[in-house]
Amino acid sequence: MSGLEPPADKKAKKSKKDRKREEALQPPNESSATSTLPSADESVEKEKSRKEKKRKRAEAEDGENVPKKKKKSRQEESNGHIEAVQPPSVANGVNSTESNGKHEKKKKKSKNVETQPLSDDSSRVQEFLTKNSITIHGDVTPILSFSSLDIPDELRQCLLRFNDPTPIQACSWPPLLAGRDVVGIAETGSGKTLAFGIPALAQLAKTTPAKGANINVLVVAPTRELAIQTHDTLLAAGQPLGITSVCLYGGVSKDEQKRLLKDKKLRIVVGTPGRLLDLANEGVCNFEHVNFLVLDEADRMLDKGFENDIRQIIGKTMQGTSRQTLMFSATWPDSVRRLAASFQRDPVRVTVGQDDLTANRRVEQVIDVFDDPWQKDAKLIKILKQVQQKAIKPGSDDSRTLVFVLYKNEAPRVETLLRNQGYSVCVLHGNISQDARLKALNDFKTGKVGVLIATDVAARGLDIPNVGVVINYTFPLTVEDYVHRIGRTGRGGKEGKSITFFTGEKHEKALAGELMKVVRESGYEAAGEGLRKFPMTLKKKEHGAYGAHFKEVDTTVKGTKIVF
Ligand SMILES: Nc1ncnc2c1ncn2[C@@H]1O[C@H](COP(=O)(O)OP(=O)(O)OP(=O)(O)O)[C@@H](O)[C@H]1O
Repeated sequence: MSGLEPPADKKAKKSKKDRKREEALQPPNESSATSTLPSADESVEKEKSRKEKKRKRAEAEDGENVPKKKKKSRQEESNGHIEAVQPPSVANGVNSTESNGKHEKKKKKSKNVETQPLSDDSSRVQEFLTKNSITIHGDVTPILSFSSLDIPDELRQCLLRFNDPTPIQACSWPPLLAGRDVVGIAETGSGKTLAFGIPALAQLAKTTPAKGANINVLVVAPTRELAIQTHDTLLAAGQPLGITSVCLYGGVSKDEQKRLLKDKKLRIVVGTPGRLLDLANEGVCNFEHVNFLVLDEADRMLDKGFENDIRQIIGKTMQGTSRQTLMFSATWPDSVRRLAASFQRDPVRVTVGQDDLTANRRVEQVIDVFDDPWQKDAKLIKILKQVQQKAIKPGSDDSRTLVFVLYKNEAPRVETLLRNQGYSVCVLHGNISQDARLKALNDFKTGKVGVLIATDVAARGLDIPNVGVVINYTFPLTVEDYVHRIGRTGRGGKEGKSITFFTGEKHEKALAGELMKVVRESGYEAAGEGLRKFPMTLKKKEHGAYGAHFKEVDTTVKGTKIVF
């Protein structure tokens, strides 16, 4: 796929097969599609709980540009491009978007088989898949060594510091290099950035863009700091190929970003939704030639209310089969499955570990239950002392400690508490300027300061070396956030430790059951015993496959478009 032609030309050339595939993405008929949607009562309840969650988030918010605009109709959201709303089926591990004859045949053949490695060395592959608890929906032969990766040698250079591909890399690279859409779900710190970064750069290396058609890869990330980090990684890996990236995020002036957008070598844009959309709407950033789109940590972006922005951004990229769309995260709640179903085409889904909520097993989890929340301060000081004395992780060089709070106004209070005890600390949250945020992160990354107190702005994606211990001073609003927070340690194959303070107050009590499940499934059940005094109820799960409301449908029936 050259992927560099203007979308209009591409559309005109749309093959019969493509048109068929698009039709198959539509619901089979209005009544059956409607029956897959929630009842009115369920919808109201869901909407209420979503709004409440959003309100709480806004209180705890980290200062990113939270969208204020009222929700528009589905059609407006996608910029006039009507998207299918029927979630595809994953029966037999094969997505129902694969509705052409070829895939229908495959579907029948692969009954009850989710993983279908097709390798000469199939036993080695099978062993790899089993050992790493990998499930693949789609046909994939994992790449087990860097040498068998079909990419330019200049690009391979950035991999030479590692021994082997991580499981998510091994299984995402083949379908991505073959031009497929991919959903990648793998634990925190497992190398997801290069899992999408290498194929993105390999694709850019193959093509020379026409004048004005140079932005071909777009990565959308939920926080400014994560966007900057991803941009840095892609910039470094693309440098030997002469490929440049620009990072667009809010909280700073647009002038410098506009200047960088003029760089002729520019092929990649990484950014946060608000600023990306702003600059695109101003006409200084053209996404019309983006044929490789990554939604990183999409679940967090939806949590933050960015769905409308994301849909608009997607609407500005190349449409139809010309675009590869990737979604990567360590957590994969129902909300994001719906988004995936409406924007991806016949995606290969790679899950390392469980499809459900899974924490990185290399991070030891300890849960400290408090009867009196005021005891938390004394406990925090005691733990930091133990970290200093290397009594928490004996023999480890990982001296940095990350302390998570929930609300922005908690951060200065904990900061004062620790400063009064003589600790050198820095803080990262939404009430400080972007410069101060970057300075705090940099001081912590370089080891100038050993303790960082942060809100959930630091929970996702940040790859900070030598974080030995994560302390959850206040429990987050969701167990997904818990999994991401503790994932700031134990990265790149290392061991880590997390200590979580749990009081059962406010939102916490309702999360005890879900937390216990994560703790138990990661093998630390004994450390979570204290949670048992709270109700161990679990939120009712909808369907464990794509789409919150799933129904087996006959995909050969011609669909009817539904416009909301
Ligand atoms: N093949 C590999 N072998 C060992 N380490 C690797 C490999 N690929 C990447 N890494 C390193 O692993 C660390 C974590 O990678 P990365 O930040 O991409 O994780 P992630 O899966 O995106 O995590 P998160 O879910 O928290 O965003 C980085 O320091 C990265 O350099």
